[in-house]
Amino acid sequence: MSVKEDRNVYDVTIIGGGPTGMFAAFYGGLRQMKVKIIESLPQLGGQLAALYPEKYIYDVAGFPKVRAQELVNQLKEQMDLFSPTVCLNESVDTLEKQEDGTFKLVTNQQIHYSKTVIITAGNGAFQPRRLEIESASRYEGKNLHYFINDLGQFSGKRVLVCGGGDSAVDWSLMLEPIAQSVTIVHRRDKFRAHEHSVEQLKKSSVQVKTPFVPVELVGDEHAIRQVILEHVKEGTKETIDVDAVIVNYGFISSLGPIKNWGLDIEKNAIKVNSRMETNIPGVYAAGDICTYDGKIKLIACGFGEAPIAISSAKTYIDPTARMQPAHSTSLF
Ligand SMILES: Cc1cc2nc3c(=O)[nH]c(=O)nc-3n(C[C@H](O)[C@H](O)[C@H](O)COP(=O)(O)OP(=O)(O)OC[C@H]3O[C@@H](n4cnc5c(N)ncnc54)[C@H](O)[C@@H]3O)c2cc1C
Repeated sequence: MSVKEDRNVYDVTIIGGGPTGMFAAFYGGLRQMKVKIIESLPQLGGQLAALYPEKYIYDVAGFPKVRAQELVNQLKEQMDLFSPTVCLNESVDTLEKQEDGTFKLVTNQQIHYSKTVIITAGNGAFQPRRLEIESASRYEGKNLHYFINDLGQFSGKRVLVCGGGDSAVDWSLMLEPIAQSVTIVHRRDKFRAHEHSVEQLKKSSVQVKTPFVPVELVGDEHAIRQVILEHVKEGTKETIDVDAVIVNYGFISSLGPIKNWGLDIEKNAIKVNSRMETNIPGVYAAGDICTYDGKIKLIACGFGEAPIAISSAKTYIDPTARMQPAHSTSLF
């Protein structure tokens, strides 16, 4: 089987589409670089979109408060000004410097080439915790969802949401006015979500099934039609008719393959200097994944490190380029 390959050599390839990677992609465009961004999830936004899309953030400069997903949307709009190439659902497995000095990146989908690389991989590639029912994988991409990009697809449907954390409760509440019916199933009586959200859930028309777990999916080759739930203590079973199942069991992240790329790593983070350079010339790191004396893990810090990493990459490719960029006010 031939491996898919993008033979175009990009100026910079950014590994990780969280806030730091997205802002780096914008900044690369601003510095007239040909930019590619690779993200292992089917969506951009990193921890903000995956872990707390509905929460307000209060410490992003210029925003007294902003919902996490809204900040991601703004970053996307800003980044799209320069139309970077975006590769979703791709996890970078290997990074290797070739004899001509360019980098070869191999993902689970294809091979990419780049003059420089910026790693903005946060805590490593995210994977949703999956439903531990044998037939579940058959319905991924059909009517079993681990991510929601478009609420409208659930309009008029009978939706089962699995999970007891913030995401499960938030999605249930958001789906309530759109779906025909929403049922939330959680293995404990008590939800882990914010008290305020749980209060709203109690007042809503969402049907709550606790302490239950889904134990069997009944369906055909197209879709899950019914889910069998089991009472955790009593072992009794109930069957729910469904049009869609959403699973919010959280995410697992791991540095995984990044550890094998020959980078200096300290306490699960990549060591960089004040130019965001790693020990491999041409490879930079920024955001939660990087560490240096005094490093703190905040969105604001990633936003500061991204332009430094981009400017370092720019001067690596073209030593006559200036580290200090022109001000954006003078560029448009
Ligand atoms: C519940 C919660 C609340 C928070 N609240 C705040 C707050 O109020 N203020 C604040 O400043 N910070 C907050 N944070 C921290 C903040 O979310 C992080 O500092 C920020 O997300 C870091 O951004 P990043 O882009 O560096 O990494 P991430 O957001 O972690 O994004 C990294 C991305 O890289 C991808 N990736 C990793 N490895 C690979 C690979 N090999 N190939 C392809 N893609 C890969 C991952 O899938 C991920 O999407 C909060 C965090 C949590 C969990």
